[in-house]
Amino acid sequence: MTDWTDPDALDLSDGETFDSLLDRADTREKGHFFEFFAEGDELTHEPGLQLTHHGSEQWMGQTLNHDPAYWRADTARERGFDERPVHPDYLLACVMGITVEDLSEKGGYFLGRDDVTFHQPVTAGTPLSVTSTVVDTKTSSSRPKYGIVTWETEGRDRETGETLVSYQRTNMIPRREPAATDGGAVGEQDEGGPALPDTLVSPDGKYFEDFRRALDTTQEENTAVAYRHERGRTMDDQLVAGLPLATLNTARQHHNRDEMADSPSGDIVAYGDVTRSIALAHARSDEATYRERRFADERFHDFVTLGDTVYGFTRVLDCDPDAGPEQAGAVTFEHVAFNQEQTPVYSGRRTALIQRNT
Ligand SMILES: C/C(=C\C(=O)SCCNC(=O)CCNC(=O)[C@H](O)C(C)(C)COP(=O)(O)OP(=O)(O)OC[C@H]1O[C@@H](n2cnc3c(N)ncnc32)[C@H](O)[C@@H]1OP(=O)(O)O)C(=O)O
Repeated sequence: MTDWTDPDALDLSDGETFDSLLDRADTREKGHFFEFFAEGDELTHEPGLQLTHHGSEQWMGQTLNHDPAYWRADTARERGFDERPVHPDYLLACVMGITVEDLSEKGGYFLGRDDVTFHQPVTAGTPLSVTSTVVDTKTSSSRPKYGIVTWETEGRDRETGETLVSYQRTNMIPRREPAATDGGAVGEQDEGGPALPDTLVSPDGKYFEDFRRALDTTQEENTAVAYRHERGRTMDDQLVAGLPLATLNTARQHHNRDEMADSPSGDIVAYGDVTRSIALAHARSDEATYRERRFADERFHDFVTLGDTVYGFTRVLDCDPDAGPEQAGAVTFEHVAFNQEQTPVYSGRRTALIQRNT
């Protein structure tokens, strides 16, 4: 009888032997299929991550987020932070990155996120503890190989237990077994174009008063405050695979071209939080941000792949002079990230405190 523990019993360098061995081997799976998730289930995510200035600076540099309050202690103090915080986009991406192994590593796409709330500024050195609850599961009527799962996630300071950020997120998750569908069409679009405002105006400057003045012009005329940002960022390997891996996001969508060849995108795609952060950076470069408050109704409409260029477009929805501290007012924006073909890939509503010009 062959002793299979004998290191020389099998020649694993022989292509044919190795191929037939691989075919017989079980795969030690990572992540979960759609069928695993049930409403009300709670998951504690084990991967550990301590927020660092290095990580935050790497994220900000690559995504063009240059607000000095997150780079320099003096500006941070002037802006009312006790000490220089990590960037909120980095915090959010790290909290989400840690969840991926349990929630979406199997290869589903990030479709959207809602109720993103930043509870307090967060500093480097904070160790994260992240939990999620399944709030909804449903089959996809248009894509029988996938289900759709929504989770509520909370990122806390592992030492103090304080909540740092919370949100609800929805992904398409591969099914172990394809479902019967109602035949819903994929990518169906409405006929006819939408009504558009006659005039699009840009604010004259980057302060709260500039946004408010621009919005005042929309009261009487058929006008909207909406503008595009000049910068674009082409997605390279560092952005598509490097940044997600730096946040422990193990989704195969970002770093396994082999697996993704046979998927709806046909290739690796950018982490939604990277795409979003770039478009937000373009917008922030044209405003005097004081603080990030919250995001709502975030949606990822289309894939962003290696070589695509991400641009930004912004619409101003509301200005509230009473919602902030003395030196800032709250502005609600709708931001859109779009690619070189002018196809929207992300949209979301953001409320931020914008500095007054005083
Ligand atoms: C993190 C992370 C992963 C990532 O970051 S992946 C990268 C970011 N995400 C993407 O690149 C996905 C971009 N989206 C698309 O390309 C298309 O949406 C997609 C995935 C090809 C699907 O397009 P379809 O044309 O087939 O259809 P829909 O977009 O209308 O949606 C399919 C079904 O999903 C439902 N749905 C869509 N958005 C939401 C939402 N926000 N909340 C709930 N449900 C949503 C939609 O109603 C459709 O349902 P059906 O029953 O009609 O199938 C990571 O791993 O976590």
